[in-house]
Amino acid sequence: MTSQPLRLAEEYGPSPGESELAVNPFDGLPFSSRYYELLKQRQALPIWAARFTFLEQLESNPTGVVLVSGEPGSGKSTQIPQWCAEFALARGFQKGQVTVTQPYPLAARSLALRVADEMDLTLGHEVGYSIPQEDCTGPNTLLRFCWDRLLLQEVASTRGTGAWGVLVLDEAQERSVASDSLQGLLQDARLEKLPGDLRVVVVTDPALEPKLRAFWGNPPIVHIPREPGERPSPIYWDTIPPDRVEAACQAVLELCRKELPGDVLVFLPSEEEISLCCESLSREVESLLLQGLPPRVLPLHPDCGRAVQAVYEDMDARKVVVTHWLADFSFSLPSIQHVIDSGLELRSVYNPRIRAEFQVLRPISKCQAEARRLRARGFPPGSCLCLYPKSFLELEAPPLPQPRVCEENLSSLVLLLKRRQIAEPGECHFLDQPAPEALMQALEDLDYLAALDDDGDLSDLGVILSEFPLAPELAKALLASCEFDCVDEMLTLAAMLTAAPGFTRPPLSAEEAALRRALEHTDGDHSSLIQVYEAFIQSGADEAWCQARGLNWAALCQAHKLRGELLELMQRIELPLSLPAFGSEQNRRDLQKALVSGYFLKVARDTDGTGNYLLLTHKHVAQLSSYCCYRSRRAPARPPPWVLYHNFTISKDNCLSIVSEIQPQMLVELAPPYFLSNLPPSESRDLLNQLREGMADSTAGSKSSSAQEFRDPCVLQ
Ligand SMILES: Nc1ncnc2c1ncn2[C@@H]1O[C@H](COP(=O)(O)OP(=O)(O)OP(=O)(O)O)[C@@H](O)[C@H]1O
Repeated sequence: MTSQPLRLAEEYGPSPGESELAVNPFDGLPFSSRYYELLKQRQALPIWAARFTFLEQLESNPTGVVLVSGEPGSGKSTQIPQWCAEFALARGFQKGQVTVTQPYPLAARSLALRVADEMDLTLGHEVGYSIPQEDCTGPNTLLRFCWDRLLLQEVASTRGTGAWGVLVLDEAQERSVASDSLQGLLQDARLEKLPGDLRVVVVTDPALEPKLRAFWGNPPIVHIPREPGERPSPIYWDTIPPDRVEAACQAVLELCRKELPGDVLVFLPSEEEISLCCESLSREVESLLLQGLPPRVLPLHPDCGRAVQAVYEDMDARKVVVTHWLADFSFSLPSIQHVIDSGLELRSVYNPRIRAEFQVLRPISKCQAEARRLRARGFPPGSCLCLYPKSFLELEAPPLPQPRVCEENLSSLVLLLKRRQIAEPGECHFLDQPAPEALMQALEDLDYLAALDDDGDLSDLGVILSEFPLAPELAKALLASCEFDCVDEMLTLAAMLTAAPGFTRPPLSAEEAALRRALEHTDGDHSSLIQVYEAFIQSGADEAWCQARGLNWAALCQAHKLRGELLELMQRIELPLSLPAFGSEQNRRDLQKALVSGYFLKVARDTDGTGNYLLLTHKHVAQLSSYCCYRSRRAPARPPPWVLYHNFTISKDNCLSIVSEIQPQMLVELAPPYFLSNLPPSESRDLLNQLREGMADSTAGSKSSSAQEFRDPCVLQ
């Protein structure tokens, strides 16, 4: 492809109606009538007026960074990527392709679908997307939508996809860890001049514009004009309703009864409440006496997978879309006229001091509230009903969404930063600096996992860990499985823990519960996960089989794909594999050892036989989650004395989820000795130290076979 002067895609030939057919410059084929139909819609978007300004800035700006600021729905996510593709085309794609990041995988796929349609190109060919376990790109992909975390992983590891001509960081106001980190990395590199001729476009809601402007040193800003037409003023409730799902349902039913035109968007805090609301509404709308069809109720959250596209389909019936923070910025539905907002969000916030996730129900930011209000569009103006008093957000809400880098476990990020040889992640340029405590905890955990060397740089093991798209402790357990000959089982477990840990949701019926119980394994939740996966594969990945057991079919399919990817990665870096042996006594012990090698930081002990587990790393007491196999089992009644867990969550109660029994001897043998001696003083620590002394004595004395088994040296430590 040769370099061409900058022109609009539709300028590559005569307009419709002329005898010669206009040709799409990206694939050389004549434009279809659908292209022109969508072009009209695109030209009506507020962003269209800013097109030349944007292209001029991209072309001529010497710093290579352009900021685009505009309201939700103005057309940023669909149009900017296409214009960047036109810019890259004009340069003959000699500097590389266009990559667009999105903070949510679902949004990346949805946008790729739409943009391929608008550009009259084939999805997976010229336009593609990369999201976990789905790489819909090809050798000719020129424009790729990518989940930002995946791109960060690619940047840091050896799996980079070659040069970028233009990198678009979309939805910067969402403040995802990956988007903030990519900006930090680019900013740092920019200080020493970026290699090549990369253009960076940062796209944001106007609320974050001042901060980004300061961060990037006053780059050129393209402002998108406001959409003409009135937006409804919010109507506030006097008090917060005791049951917001019920309140939201009643508000929707009221709109339907009044037969007011337009689709409805409902914001609730959590997926659980979205499901409850959808169930209740679907029942109730059937009994409404309406002139037309009853409304279609559609959920919109990350678990909806491909079904999410239904929210964009044209329907004869009114659409009621029930969602949460996912649609604050990422899904622009043109037909929405009415918004009902609970003003709340449920978020997971990680506390590094106690290494636990908290489920926090909190007010949304003022910026999100405004974005939600602006979703109500169209004529006649619709409505925006806030299920909270006006003072609620004024007093309690922060102006902007919380940066996720201040709320997530940073171990994976620090591993990646170390891989990029940013020796001191604390010095990395972030939009908001993460808490020193969070960085310290991440460094400490990586050190215990032997991912760092004595100088604090990545060890050889750390380099291998950073190649895996897994949490560091899980990657470590997978590597340890090479040594303990249980790679096949650990691969399954790593895939299930990453893609489908949700098999533990409560069953809906007695029959479902019985079928599910048959999949439980006596060795604990980890072995149950392997058993579920194997039974799923034996069923031929059958959706009905999953439905009958209340298992998430899409998540299991994801786990299957991830397992394949992990296996490929292990083969590529020539790690030793082992044959399946699930079910044998030896395999059971090997699997436990591999798990303890990665998860020794997540061990708890039942101190009094009542199921009150004291966590080893700090003095928190936790219970087994109600979905844990040891809770649902009738006998033996006593919970296991020592357990290893996958997650510790503080919500209504302190609960450990995905739990399996371990032997404390394994902990003494496989955890780094300095980790055990650093544990806070407790009876558990004393017990472990006694064990350690006993094992040392037995080494000096007779070499019993059982003691020997625990003394197999772990070369990975
Ligand atoms: N996946 C999709 N399928 C169909 N139409 C879409 C899709 N995504 C966007 N659109 C259309 O494109 C229009 C512009 O949406 P776009 O996402 O570009 O706006 P935006 O300014 O990026 O808003 P936001 O910040 O909310 O994403 C929408 O109003 C809708 O008509």
